[in-house]
Amino acid sequence: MSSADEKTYDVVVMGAGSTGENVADVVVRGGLSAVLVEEHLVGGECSYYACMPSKALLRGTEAIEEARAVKGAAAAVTGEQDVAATLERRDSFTSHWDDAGQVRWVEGAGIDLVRGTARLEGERTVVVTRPDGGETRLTARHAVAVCTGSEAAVPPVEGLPDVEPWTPREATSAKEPPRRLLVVGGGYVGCETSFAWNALGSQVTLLQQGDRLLPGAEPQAGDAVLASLRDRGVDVRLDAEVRAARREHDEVVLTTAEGEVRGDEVLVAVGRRARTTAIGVDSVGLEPGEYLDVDDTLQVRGLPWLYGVGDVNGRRQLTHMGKYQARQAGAAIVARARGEEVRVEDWSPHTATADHAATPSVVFTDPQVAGVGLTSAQAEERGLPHRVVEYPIGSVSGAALFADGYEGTAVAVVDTEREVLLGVTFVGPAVAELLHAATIAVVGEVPIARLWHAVPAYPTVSEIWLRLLETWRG
Ligand SMILES: Cc1cc2nc3c(=O)[nH]c(=O)nc-3n(C[C@H](O)[C@H](O)[C@H](O)COP(=O)(O)OP(=O)(O)OC[C@H]3O[C@@H](n4cnc5c(N)ncnc54)[C@H](O)[C@@H]3O)c2cc1C
Ligand SMILES: NC(=O)c1ccc[n+]([C@@H]2O[C@H](COP(=O)([O-])OP(=O)(O)OC[C@H]3O[C@@H](n4cnc5c(N)ncnc54)[C@H](O)[C@@H]3O)[C@@H](O)[C@H]2O)c1
Repeated sequence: MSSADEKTYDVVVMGAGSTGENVADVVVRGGLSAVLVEEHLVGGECSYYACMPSKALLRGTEAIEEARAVKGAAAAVTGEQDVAATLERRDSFTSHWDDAGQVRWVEGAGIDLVRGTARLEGERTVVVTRPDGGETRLTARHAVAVCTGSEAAVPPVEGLPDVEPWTPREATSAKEPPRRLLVVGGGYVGCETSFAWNALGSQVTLLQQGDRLLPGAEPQAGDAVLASLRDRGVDVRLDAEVRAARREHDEVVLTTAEGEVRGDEVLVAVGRRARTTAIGVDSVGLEPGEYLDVDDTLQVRGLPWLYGVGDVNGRRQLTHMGKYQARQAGAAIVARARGEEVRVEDWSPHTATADHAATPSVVFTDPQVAGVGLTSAQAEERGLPHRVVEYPIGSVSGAALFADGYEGTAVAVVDTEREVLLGVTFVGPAVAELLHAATIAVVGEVPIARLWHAVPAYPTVSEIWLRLLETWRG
């Protein structure tokens, strides 16, 4: 290795997904030098295989259904969705899987970029195998941030790897709807993908292991999404355990306790696993394949120079939470580099407290599921004194105006001792934009008594807030 292939930076970031980009940006803004290493596309899963393409596949259907739900406007919807145009729009949102725009952003932000596969080689050292086969050795003065993300988990089902199942990558980048799509897993990806491809013409069968879809959400969410999927002709099978898989000619055949189910493609969407298998974590005493165990400043426990940020730590696998962690970790790295105090208490500029207490997320199905903070089950598990308040969103004027026959539910979990919100979930059409008000109330621990002064404008769907307060008061 020539000396030209060795460089020292204040911070070395492994993985240029949305998380890695933000760690690098924050530390450079803090006056440190940083290099990003990326083996595939700068921007990561979210831009090319996850959030953006999946939402682009869903948005056309949502827009049509919003118009169809308003008498008068519905008459203007006279045709079917143009599937080819929807796929073209999806392709434009992924920049046709070309990362030139993001590379320009990296350069403009004063961050260096090295293309290739990074691995740790002992303390503060990252070796990159470049596409030309050569190696670049990067040394970090202050910190290495591992932001290598996660990949689809594949359950140990006999024959499954041999049928070459789709991962979310294929499901979000497919060039045309498969005629028959089998989906294993009824979480975020399984539900959104079933909605998307069903509306674009595929016959979808969704196999969920447990007795509910979206098992991590309030039960009202899974129930509503189940009813809606079935209404649209998706064959949803609960308590369906896939025991074996095989291909017969062009068909995929899955065996469950109830018999066989056949399709042209099968998507496996049963969760994620850490991308730490081949990144040299064993060279610093960690177990390959495990999520990185970090504290609230995202510092790996026992290795003060190493940070694990975003999907790779398994705390919250959402783009906005990875970027939030990046801001907090970046601030902690800069503070430590300057010899300043790093504050480890909750809600400090250096801790990712919202990971535990106030993570917002939206499932972009119809109905949408938008939730933040604790569900009633989580409040129960944590032994917190609480009461659950529920109200049908369709009963507020704004919702009735928004869509004829609007159906939805709001669920608030209230801490009965402190009289603050622990969590809120909205299930219904277009509820995503209601979520941030709830996030502010949960993060700010706004007392219920003060929430009465946050008056929702009439007639908006936000009037649900007033109805929840009235229900709480009784
Ligand atoms: C289908 C789907 C839809 C989703 N939709 C949403 C959504 O709507 N909203 C939301 O908030 N979240 C969504 N998510 C989750 C979101 O995609 C992730 O939380 C987010 O992409 C994580 O970002 P990250 O930067 O931590 O990891 P990644 O985006 O995975 O980035 C990691 C990067 O590291 C690179 N890398 C890995 N190993 C190496 C190595 N050894 N050397 C160099 N580079 C390496 C990878 O190539 C990649 O670019 C979705 C996920 C899926 C699967
Ligand atoms: N809109 C969004 O924000 C969005 C969209 C997609 C993904 N994501 C993120 O990506 C993560 C991964 O999504 P995901 O859907 O793969 O995981 P998930 O954890 O959301 O859901 C996995 C589902 O698979 C089921 N399951 C597990 N093993 C199974 C088996 N052997 N057979 C059948 N079902 C099985 C589980 O019960 C669960 O319902 C999400 O947790 C979320 O953090 C977010």
